[in-house]
Amino acid sequence: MHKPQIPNLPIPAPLVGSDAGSFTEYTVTQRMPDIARRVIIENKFPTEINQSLEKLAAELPSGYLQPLVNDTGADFSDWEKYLEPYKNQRWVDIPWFVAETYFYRLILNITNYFKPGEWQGVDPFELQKTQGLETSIDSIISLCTQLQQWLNESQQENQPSKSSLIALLYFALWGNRVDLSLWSAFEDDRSRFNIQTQLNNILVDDTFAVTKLLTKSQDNCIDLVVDNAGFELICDLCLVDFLLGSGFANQVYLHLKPHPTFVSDAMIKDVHYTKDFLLQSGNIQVQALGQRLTENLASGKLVLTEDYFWTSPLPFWEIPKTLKNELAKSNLIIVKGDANYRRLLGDRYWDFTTKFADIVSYLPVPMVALRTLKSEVAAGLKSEVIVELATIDPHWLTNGQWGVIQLVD
Ligand SMILES: O=P(O)(O)OC[C@H]1O[C@](O)(CO)[C@@H](O)[C@@H]1O
Repeated sequence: MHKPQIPNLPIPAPLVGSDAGSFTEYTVTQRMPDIARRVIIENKFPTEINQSLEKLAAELPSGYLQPLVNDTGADFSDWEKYLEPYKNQRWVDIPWFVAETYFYRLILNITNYFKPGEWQGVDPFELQKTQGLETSIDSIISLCTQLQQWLNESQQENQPSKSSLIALLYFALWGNRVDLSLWSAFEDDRSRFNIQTQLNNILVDDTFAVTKLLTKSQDNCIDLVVDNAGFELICDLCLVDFLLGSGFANQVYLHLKPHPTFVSDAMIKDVHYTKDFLLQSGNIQVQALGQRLTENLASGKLVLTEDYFWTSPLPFWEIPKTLKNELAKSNLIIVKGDANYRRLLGDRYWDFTTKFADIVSYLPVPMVALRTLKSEVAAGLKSEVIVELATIDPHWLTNGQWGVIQLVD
């Protein structure tokens, strides 16, 4: 069947920071300045860099976009094109997704991330990322212990267990609550949750359909579009380990960010750091996961890949052809997290009851989104659910307490 290259429907307006009283406004005018200032506090950059970061923080609420100075980043000329329509505009007036992705790119520009020299390659969010892993060690141990049991059961029964896969999909979903752009790793440990008691907080749950899809074929290739490093990445790696170890998949591609962004988003180096953290943990089950991860990477069953599309301001339907062709070989694309979900929806004001598949009609193969809600975009919800949520939890759209697992087959 011919699949359209853009959503099947008229495309609504994008979210913008000037929407008075919105979470978007709060993000552009308060959260983003706070994040820029946190970079100053958590690093040892020289005064000129810190002054530029402070200038950026101060400009966000009502100031104008600064141009990107050529910093030799591989995506520099792409950014010149992306920014062309927004020259001389205020941060709060341009589409939020552009503002946010550019904000993170600008932090790297200011901190000389790409420029040869002392600060080249220094991840300004490193401290948050490592802290995020260390504070969740107890949850990591219990998840790895449980994972080992599920793998043993699958091996004893000689067939992959659907219920264990479903449980791991839930972990991958709720792991997404641990997002350091919203809740600092120094504030609390959000990795403690019970997947049974959280069931009522899943607004759309297509997990069963996912298991059915993955039992159709014996040699699935799965592509996972990764979100945060830290505990969320551990949950994702447990899911991947189970997919490969139980026979649901024989190859998995992890799609990672090519540079630091959204504070905690994972890069290839973060996967390696996490693997070493697991290997050195001192706990047998945790080390075993690290060991299997090492083997899967060495054998090519697990492949780490990065692309500048994932840090661009482009909606998902403008995915470059080469990347789309790579994804077209997949049996299932798993898309993690809130920012990736916003990309799927082009970060636009869809009516929340719009059929998810009518928007995400442009992908060549099945895709499942695992997302906890942290922004005012949604689709595929029932109107009665929306009415109920508005009364029981006024902040349901943004507090990360609610989740969706939505499959487009
Ligand atoms: O890590 P995630 O799930 O993509 O969440 C990050 C997103 O959440 C927010 O913090 C709120 O939407 C955004 O600023 C960003 O899109």
